[in-house]
Amino acid sequence: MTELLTISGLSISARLADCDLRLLDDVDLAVRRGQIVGVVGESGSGKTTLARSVVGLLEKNVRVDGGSISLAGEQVVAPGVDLTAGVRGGQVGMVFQDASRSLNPLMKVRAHLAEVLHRHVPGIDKDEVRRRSVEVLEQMRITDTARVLDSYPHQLSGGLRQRVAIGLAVVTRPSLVIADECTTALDVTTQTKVVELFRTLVDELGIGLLFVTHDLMLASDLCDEIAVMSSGRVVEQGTALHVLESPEQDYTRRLLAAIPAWN
Ligand SMILES: Nc1ncnc2c1ncn2[C@@H]1O[C@H](COP(=O)(O)OP(=O)(O)OP(=O)(O)O)[C@@H](O)[C@H]1O
Repeated sequence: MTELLTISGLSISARLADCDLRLLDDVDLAVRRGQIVGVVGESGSGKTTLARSVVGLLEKNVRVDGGSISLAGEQVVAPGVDLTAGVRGGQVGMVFQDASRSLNPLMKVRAHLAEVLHRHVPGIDKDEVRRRSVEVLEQMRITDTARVLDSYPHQLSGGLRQRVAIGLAVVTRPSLVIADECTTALDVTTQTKVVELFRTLVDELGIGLLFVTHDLMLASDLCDEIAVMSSGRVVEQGTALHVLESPEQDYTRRLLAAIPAWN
């Protein structure tokens, strides 16, 4: 299977006033077409830093010390590359934790979709924008597309807003989607629906998904493979079943022991 994302030996540091702080240390990770890879770990373990390094959305004080990131075989991150430029265009879709913050409260859903399409699909005309906007909402299992297109974000429920945010991430037809704690702000029922939607999208569209979460149970439900992070390192990696049923590291065992339903 083709590797959409290949992270090899990636080490990243932040420059602080008096020292350098290692944020990622020799990280290896790959995502293939049709595959969901979960990144789990405690708060502060480096999950968001890893996700944002792929899409060039890190702070200005961060630099690559070693290693590389390739998208579909093309190297996009290596020592010396600017990690703040957000240069991935429509190639990688990103879904953040809080849909209400990633959507502009003054813009209707229709305008959000049109803006993203105009930015990433050169020369796209009005009819095609309309067609692809409806198509992507249908892919998000939204039935009343006309109402949703004409709504402002605050007029939609939290679950619907997150579906729209996922739609915005996939409307440019990226091969890779990165979701960073994107179900954390949702109630459990809505969370389950969003997770089911991701599985369907990966299977239907053949995209790869990097799913960042602190929730091991959620990762076990959704992901084919899981990478466990601690202090900027991937300490354990394998199929979801292997990591959860036969963890090799004490750190993973402790994460599992902290889940009431697991014991
Ligand atoms: N630009 C930066 N400068 C200094 N420290 C940083 C910077 N970016 C991240 N860090 C630190 O790196 C560590 C890892 O942060 P990161 O947000 O990647 O962790 P996380 O696993 O996603 O945590 P959470 O689940 O709480 O979001 C944290 O201690 C954070 O404060």
